[in-house]
Amino acid sequence: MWSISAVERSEENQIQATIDNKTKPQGSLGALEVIAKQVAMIQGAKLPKLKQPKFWVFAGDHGVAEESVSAFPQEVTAQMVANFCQGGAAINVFCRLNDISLSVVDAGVKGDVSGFPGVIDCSLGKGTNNFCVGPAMSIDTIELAFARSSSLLSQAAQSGTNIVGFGEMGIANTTSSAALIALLTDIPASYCVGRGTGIDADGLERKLEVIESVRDKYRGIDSPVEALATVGGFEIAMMVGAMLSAAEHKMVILVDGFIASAAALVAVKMVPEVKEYMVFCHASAESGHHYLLQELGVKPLLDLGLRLGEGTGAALAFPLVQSAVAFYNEMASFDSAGVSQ
Ligand SMILES: O=C(O)c1ccc[n+]([C@@H]2O[C@H](COP(=O)([O-])O)[C@@H](O)[C@H]2O)c1
Ligand SMILES: Cc1cc2nc[nH]c2cc1C
Repeated sequence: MWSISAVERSEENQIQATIDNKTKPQGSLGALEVIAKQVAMIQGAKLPKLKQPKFWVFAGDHGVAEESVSAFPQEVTAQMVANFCQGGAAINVFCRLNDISLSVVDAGVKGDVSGFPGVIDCSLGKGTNNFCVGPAMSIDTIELAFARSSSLLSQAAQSGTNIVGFGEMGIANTTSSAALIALLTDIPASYCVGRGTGIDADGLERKLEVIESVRDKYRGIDSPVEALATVGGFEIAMMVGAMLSAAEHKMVILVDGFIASAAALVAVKMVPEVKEYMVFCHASAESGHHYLLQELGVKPLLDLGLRLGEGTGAALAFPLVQSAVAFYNEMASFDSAGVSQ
């Protein structure tokens, strides 16, 4: 279904040579060198360019919130959608600061958000089913999520966007993400759970019980799409589709924190090549993120102790990706500047 090509390797040595010939000791721009090489390989261009950066915040509610696994009530999801639409959330601030266009998507919020200005209606339902009782959603719903997210990405590609980020908002979605990680990896359940929005010790214990029970119940599942339908969320499914579609369009994908990385895990399990398009922007303070990043074999750009989601870590990392492309395009070489090596 997805036609994602591996990035072009034929120019790899030339790109590395360009980086190494800049007026600096080899490797001295550290992670920026890795990003510059990745962007140059994704774009296959002599002078890579980041065009029309665009983020989406996908919002959705979770039936598993019934298990008292979040520090906040479920209505906060819809209330935060109102806040995103009014421009008052952290992600609005960081996107404005960095000239990133931001859209808000109703992926399946329980409350009515249809009247909020600018909200894009992709609703897949009024919150998922509680996956402690039965599957969160059907495979048909996943297909719909993929179709709707692909349509958003195709529109953005048509208007010239080649770098994207995906944020999320959904009370209890750290439990859904932990369940996905528990089903799709060998990471122990106790490493997958964390405090999310700041749940207390009793809540953390309940979260662990939820994850252990779904792992026992659904042990046989090894298909990423089936895992997504069983314990995922509407906003997570939209993010998986958006990531795969972005890679089809050869876009740079800025991956945010714990929930976005759980979506990335599902996408990578579906089509491994998608990882080549991903920049892992930050290490979340959510404890399971560290193990997930290790499992994916990636090193995040920033470690700021963030645990907000919304795409905030990705928006904060965007200027670093811009800096990587700028040094690649604009720095003098040893030859051009007459510097000895
Ligand atoms: O992205 C992260 O690393 C992250 C870590 C912890 C919490 N969050 C946000 O907090 C919400 C989920 O937390 P919880 O406790 O309700 O599962 C959801 O709206 C996420 O955007 C996000
Ligand atoms: C206030 C609030 C803002 C958020 N943004 C993303 N997740 C969130 C969770 C809460 C509770």
